[in-house]
Amino acid sequence: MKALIPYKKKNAKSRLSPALTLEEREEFVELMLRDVVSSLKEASIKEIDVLTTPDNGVPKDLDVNVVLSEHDLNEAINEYLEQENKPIFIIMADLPMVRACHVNDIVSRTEDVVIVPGKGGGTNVIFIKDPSNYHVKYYGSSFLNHCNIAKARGCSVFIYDSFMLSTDIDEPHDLVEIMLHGHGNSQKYVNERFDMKTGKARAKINAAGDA
Ligand SMILES: Nc1nc2c(ncn2[C@@H]2O[C@H](COP(=O)(O)OP(=O)(O)OP(=O)(O)O)[C@@H](O)[C@H]2O)c(=O)[nH]1
Ligand SMILES: C[C@H](OP(=O)(O)O)C(=O)O
Repeated sequence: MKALIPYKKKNAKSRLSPALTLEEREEFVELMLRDVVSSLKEASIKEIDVLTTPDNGVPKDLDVNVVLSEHDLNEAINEYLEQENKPIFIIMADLPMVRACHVNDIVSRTEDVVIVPGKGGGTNVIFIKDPSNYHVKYYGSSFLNHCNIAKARGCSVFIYDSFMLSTDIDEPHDLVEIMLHGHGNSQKYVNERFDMKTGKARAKINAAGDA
């Protein structure tokens, strides 16, 4: 089994721009990537491929295989799947709350495909036993796309229900979840930059120094 992490650093996470500058976002995605890689390693995933674009540096000390592709996300992943014959655990780089126990639970499932939905219709993790019999279609309601592709290919599916893994870090309000439930590099980074505003309503981030 292998893990595949699609990763884009350049102008990453544009939807976080109300909270973080371009430079901060590019620094932050690298820290989230580090947290994802460290949980995969703790789960004893031996082979980790980071699929990225040629101008997107993956830090050398991460000790992962770097796979380069100029293609967009779907094309790059599908090209990768076509030449792979081992089960593939595809996890997005913006899931810093993932823990080794989640990885172990998912890879021990017996179904052909395990899908972890992301909030708003996305797909945060997809574990594919036979990559030659599957292709991905991210963006839009990719969760529904991935269920339909599995059905069309005759694959059995398990939907893995997890708050931590369904929370991908897309928008400023997601950052508070890292403060509440995260760990590692990404939590340290968020805690250093934001305060948490609590009251009767949901907890929110407050830029440090804001009223
Ligand atoms: N290799 C590769 N990975 C990508 C690409 N676009 C996004 N990703 C990765 O795919 C995952 C999900 O992407 P998004 O949540 O849309 O991230 P993003 O494009 O940086 O964020 P926004 O600009 O806010 O849409 C993250 O792990 C990204 O790093 C791409 O063009 N190539
Ligand atoms: C790649 C995309 O991510 P989102 O835009 O939902 O974060 C998806 O999960 O289909």
